[in-house]
Amino acid sequence: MTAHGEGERDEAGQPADVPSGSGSPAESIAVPAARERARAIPEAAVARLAVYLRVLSGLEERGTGTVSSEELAAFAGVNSAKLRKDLSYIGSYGTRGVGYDVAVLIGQIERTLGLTKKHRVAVAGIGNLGHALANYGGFLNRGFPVAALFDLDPDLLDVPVGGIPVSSVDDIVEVCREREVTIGVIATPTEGAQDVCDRLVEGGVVCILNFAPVVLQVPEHVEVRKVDLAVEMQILSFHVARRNQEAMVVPGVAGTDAGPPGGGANGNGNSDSAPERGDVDGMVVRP
Ligand SMILES: NC(=O)c1ccc[n+]([C@@H]2O[C@H](COP(=O)([O-])OP(=O)(O)OC[C@H]3O[C@@H](n4cnc5c(N)ncnc54)[C@H](O)[C@@H]3O)[C@@H](O)[C@H]2O)c1
Repeated sequence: MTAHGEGERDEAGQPADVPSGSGSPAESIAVPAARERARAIPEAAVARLAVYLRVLSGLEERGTGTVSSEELAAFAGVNSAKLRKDLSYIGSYGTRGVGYDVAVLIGQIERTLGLTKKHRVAVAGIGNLGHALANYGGFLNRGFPVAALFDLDPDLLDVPVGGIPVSSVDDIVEVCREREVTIGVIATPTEGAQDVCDRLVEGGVVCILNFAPVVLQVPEHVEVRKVDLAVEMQILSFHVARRNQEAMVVPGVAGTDAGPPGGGANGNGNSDSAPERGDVDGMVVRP
């Protein structure tokens, strides 16, 4: 049997965030309420939780009941210490010698990520990017059905893309309210993005995923995430440059994560953004 929840032990018999030698978790730490815990989860860990969820869903489909932290870590491409730390944020410590109950862990991650209810998605701007997003079937499987598409090009109106007819931007408010859309994806040019955003919000949208290269103004209750693939490439470029610098600083041990001075893997105390060495077949695994 697999036990989960607050105060349970990891596979090494210790709560993941209590150093060995401490007393029982119940005695030594006050476990914060679930909401407090959710607030304390670092952004990078949230992204990894989504990856664990995808892996776990695949395992569940194949009828797997339990999974060890090493297996789950290898499937997700992270190291197992980081995985145990991430899961400790949601109060899941697994059971020694058994691992994690797949169904229970899926439920815990879904609750943490707010996925217990489906979020209907609207895409505005059905050009190159909008077409690709609207045609991608994978959002539905992950609980994000695309429910509405908007554009201002008269040639696109009523044309089905991915099975959904394109509506006019003039109808954003009405259609979003009617179809209970909560996530809006903006794939319009810069001009028009703020106007589309305002209409989506008026239509009840509370999350915006913005691809347009513009900073959007939104009310307090609306969450915005900006997607910029060029920034991601710049970050990759930074990591390669840092690697090369480290190889020069420590001659003869190229590839060793000697780390910059100041302690910690990246010298800023933020192990979440630090590259890590994993133990999967001698390969480096990164979140
Ligand atoms: N962040 C990224 O990594 C990334 C990558 C690719 C594209 N983009 C951005 O995504 C956006 C779309 O790129 P694309 O290549 O698909 O462009 P595109 O020109 O192919 O498509 C834009 C679509 O938006 C429609 N449109 C224009 N104004 C509108 C409005 N006010 N309301 C609704 N629809 C409107 C156009 O009719 C067109 O169908 C651009 O802003 C681009 O810079 C971002």
